[in-house]
Amino acid sequence: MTSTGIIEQLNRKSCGLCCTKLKNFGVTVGGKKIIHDIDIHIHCGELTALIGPNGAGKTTLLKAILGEIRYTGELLFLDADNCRRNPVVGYVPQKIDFDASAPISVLDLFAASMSAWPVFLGYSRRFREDVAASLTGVNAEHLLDRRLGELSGGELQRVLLAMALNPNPDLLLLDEPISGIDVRGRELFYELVSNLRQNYDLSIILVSHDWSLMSQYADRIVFLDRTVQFCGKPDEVFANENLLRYCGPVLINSINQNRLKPKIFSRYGDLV
Ligand SMILES: Nc1ncnc2c1ncn2[C@@H]1O[C@H](COP(=O)(O)OP(=O)(O)OP(=O)(O)O)[C@@H](O)[C@H]1O
Repeated sequence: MTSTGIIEQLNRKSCGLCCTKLKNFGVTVGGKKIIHDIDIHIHCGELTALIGPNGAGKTTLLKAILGEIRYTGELLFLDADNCRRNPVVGYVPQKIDFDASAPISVLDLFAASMSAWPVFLGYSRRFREDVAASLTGVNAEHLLDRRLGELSGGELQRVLLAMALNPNPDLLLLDEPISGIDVRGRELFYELVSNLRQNYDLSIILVSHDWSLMSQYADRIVFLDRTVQFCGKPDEVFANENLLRYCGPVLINSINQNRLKPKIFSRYGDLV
């Protein structure tokens, strides 16, 4: 996308009418049901946090939406006129594997993913400007010439986010890294994602292990454990006594001891 296109896109507010629907959605691998009977409905302009225990099927759900894994049931994307169409889906994976010692810059990574132009021939000024504009959208323009191996976890995540936004997706899937990013880095990332949903015409599904931050940033929480166990606005879900029972006594004790409202939980993974 050109830099002009990005600026136009930034000015295109969410219409709130497009939606992504999963109906009776499931994934079975080798005869084993990994996830099943999932019904979710997400409008553009919404940030939906997908939470749940380790092994609940969160990453599997994202991969199935991406079409990397076969699924059963329906995945529908409806535009503002309620017409079905194929959505553009952006994806930021939980991790990427690369040789940290390789002399590959952020600009090289963009070039490899966006064009067939051989990296060793160099780049046009226009291409460089367009990549810089993409990075500006995620507060990462200063990383353009940085080597991938030098980036912090949070910086790499922002670069991957810039790539996932190019071309503009209808649906953005973010699989949060379980480790490697400190609390401040995660807060910055969520602020950025939160701004994107207000400024872009897209739906966001974010896998998160941080309930506390999700209670602040998400519009909707989907608690997945093979299927949707709890779903709703953060205040409703985190105040649901059945959720507390579901998560076990360790979590409940922690809440009682600290006299915390559920919306300021510690990290799920640390407690259960
Ligand atoms: N290709 C596969 N074949 C068999 N089992 C699989 C396959 N992929 C995932 N699984 C299993 O499905 C379950 C869900 O895995 P998944 O990675 O989706 O969970 P998750 O909720 O993302 O976990 P985490 O929070 O730890 O990242 C796990 O038990 C996993 O071992």
